[in-house]
Amino acid sequence: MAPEEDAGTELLLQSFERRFLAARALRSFPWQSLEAKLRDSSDSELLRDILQKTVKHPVCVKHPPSVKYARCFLSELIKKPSGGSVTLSESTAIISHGTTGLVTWDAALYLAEWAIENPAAFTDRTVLELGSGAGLTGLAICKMCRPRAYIFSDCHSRVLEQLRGNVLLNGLSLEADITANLDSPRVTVAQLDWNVTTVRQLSAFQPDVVIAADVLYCPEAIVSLVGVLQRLAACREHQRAPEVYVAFTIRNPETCQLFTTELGRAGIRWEAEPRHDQKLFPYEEHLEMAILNLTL
Ligand SMILES: C[S@@+](CC[C@H](N)C(=O)[O-])C[C@H]1O[C@@H](n2cnc3c(N)ncnc32)[C@H](O)[C@@H]1O
Repeated sequence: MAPEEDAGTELLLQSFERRFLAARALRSFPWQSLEAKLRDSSDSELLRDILQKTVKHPVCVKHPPSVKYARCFLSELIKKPSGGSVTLSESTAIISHGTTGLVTWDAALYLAEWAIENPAAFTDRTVLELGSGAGLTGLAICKMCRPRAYIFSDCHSRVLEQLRGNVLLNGLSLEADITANLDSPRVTVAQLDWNVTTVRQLSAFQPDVVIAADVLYCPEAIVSLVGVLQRLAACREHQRAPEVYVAFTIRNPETCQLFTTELGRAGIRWEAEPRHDQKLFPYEEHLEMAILNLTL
């Protein structure tokens, strides 16, 4: 280990030790730094060292904290080595309960891969996702790109219910949770219907970045989506217009054409992001995907 890495690990261990022995709130622990260290190195000793500095510390063995505190700490620690994975509850049917949002679509995987390759687009920023569905893209961004806040949104009540479950399943807390880990992004699940949401509602989210995956599946959806993008553009009176990334599977040229025509009609410029080849997730080889970067 390089000397500066050594010093970083020592500080991290010290931080865990002090907070644990002082029985500080679990959200004040440097969980995100721990996750980053576990991601960057294959150092499996780190978790063992943390145990030695906390629950197995001689002071703690002699004067243990409450069982509840120790148990909550250990369950938080156990979640950490899985920082590089996303766990989802999904439907098995492509369409169920009248929505396509209960399963993960390929563009969501493609956009998640792009985000993991381009974390700077999201780091320390507020991200609003439109039509989040099962939530894979957002969960990958929350875990890998360190956004300041992440707003999952959708219009369908079943989808929103499943989304909330998937957020919790991945060890993230929802906004109202006062025990939330301060190192994690502020996560919200919002009901947002493109057909009825107003400029005022959209402004309240104060998004720096807006993303959407696989939301161009029919002409009505395209028109609604462009409508909401126009309202997002109107938010810029009081703040900078957000950056927008829309990912989709090119199923037929007419749909893409309709999208770019509607963008042109709304005065929204766009350019295609270069294709990425790094495949982290399994999806059909023959599918053609695209991500458009829109300027509102
Ligand atoms: C094909 S799914 C894509 C879900 C997810 N982004 C993915 O790629 O896996 C389309 C999503 O858009 C949502 N949606 C469709 N029309 C909407 C509208 N008018 N307002 C908000 N969400 C909408 C659906 O509920 C659904 O979750």
